[in-house]
Amino acid sequence: MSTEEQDPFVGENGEEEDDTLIMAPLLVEKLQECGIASTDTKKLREAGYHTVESVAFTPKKQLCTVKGISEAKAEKILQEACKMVPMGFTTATEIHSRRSELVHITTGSTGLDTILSGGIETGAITELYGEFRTGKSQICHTLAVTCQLPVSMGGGEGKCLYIDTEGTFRPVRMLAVAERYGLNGEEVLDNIAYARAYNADHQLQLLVHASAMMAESRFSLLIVDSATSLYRTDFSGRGELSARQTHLAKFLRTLMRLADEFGVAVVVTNQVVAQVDGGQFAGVDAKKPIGGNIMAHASTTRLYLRKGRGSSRVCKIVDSPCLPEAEAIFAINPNGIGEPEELKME
Ligand SMILES: Nc1ncnc2c1ncn2[C@@H]1O[C@H](COP(=O)(O)OP(=O)(O)OP(=O)(O)O)[C@@H](O)[C@H]1O
Repeated sequence: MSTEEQDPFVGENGEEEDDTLIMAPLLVEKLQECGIASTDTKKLREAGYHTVESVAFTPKKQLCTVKGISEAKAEKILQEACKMVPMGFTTATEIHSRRSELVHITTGSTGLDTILSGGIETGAITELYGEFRTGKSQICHTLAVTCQLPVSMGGGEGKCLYIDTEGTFRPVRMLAVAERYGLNGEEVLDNIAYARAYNADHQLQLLVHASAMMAESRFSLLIVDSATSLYRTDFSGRGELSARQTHLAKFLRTLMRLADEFGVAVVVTNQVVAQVDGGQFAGVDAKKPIGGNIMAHASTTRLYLRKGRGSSRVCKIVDSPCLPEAEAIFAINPNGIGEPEELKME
């Protein structure tokens, strides 16, 4: 987008129209007001630290690895960043009030939104896992459009960043969803920033670009479809398991930081593998998501998808900090995720 163009998610004065929605992050240059040299904020930006929050959330020893930033400088920078970003204790009342302002992004399905307390949560990571053709990518395609809707319509009033690792991104599916919601298809596609990731290092590197883009413009959703597939190809065998998990942990930690820093909803998809140990008993699902404990701990909410009849699919909340285990039926319709035929007729 050219700089002269009006950002549709920012008011005419550059102010966010609804300040209760997402607190704007502080650009790293703000540190200059507290005596940090512009040459140093430039170095931080070049190293991928685009906001004061990203600096404040980084351990000192990592800041020292930025070229030209000595230990003493890192200490001073951290001191100033931590003064600007609230990092100490606060009351549960304050957290409760902040959480009640959190926006949820509609999935397009009433049933799914109901069990998710309104939709996909912003400021958190939601993992969608399941076998092939269970609707993981289709949910992502719908969300990439609905995240742009006004809050009153179940949207997040922000753009979408889409990282595709499998080459399954299809803008034509988004045009169909845009039409359903009465949105201008061309504008909707312009508000989706797309990148294809080619290997696990590249996938991690793309998050640096993502944070730069999020610091400049309002995004409400970041999708990684899928988060784990490149790890399966780039790291093979037991010998590389530890290196794979360390890399994956770093990737997921960076995602969490972006969710915290920019208040965006992060949605990652994940495949399942057959469980060789103990999953064969009657009534026990013999499939488990890839990524082990690292993935399980990083995801705020885990949703398991499985096939139903015809175009219908079942979504189960497997793990959530505040939602009960529950199931909902949805459908993959030509205009995106929605209600199954049988429910539509009731
Ligand atoms: N235009 C469309 N209208 C209706 N259903 C569609 C349409 N396009 C794709 N589908 C359905 O979506 C399903 C595929 O879903 P999706 O691509 O989300 O799978 P996935 O869970 O991401 O699988 P994988 O792990 O293979 O990527 C298929 O059953 C397909 O029939």
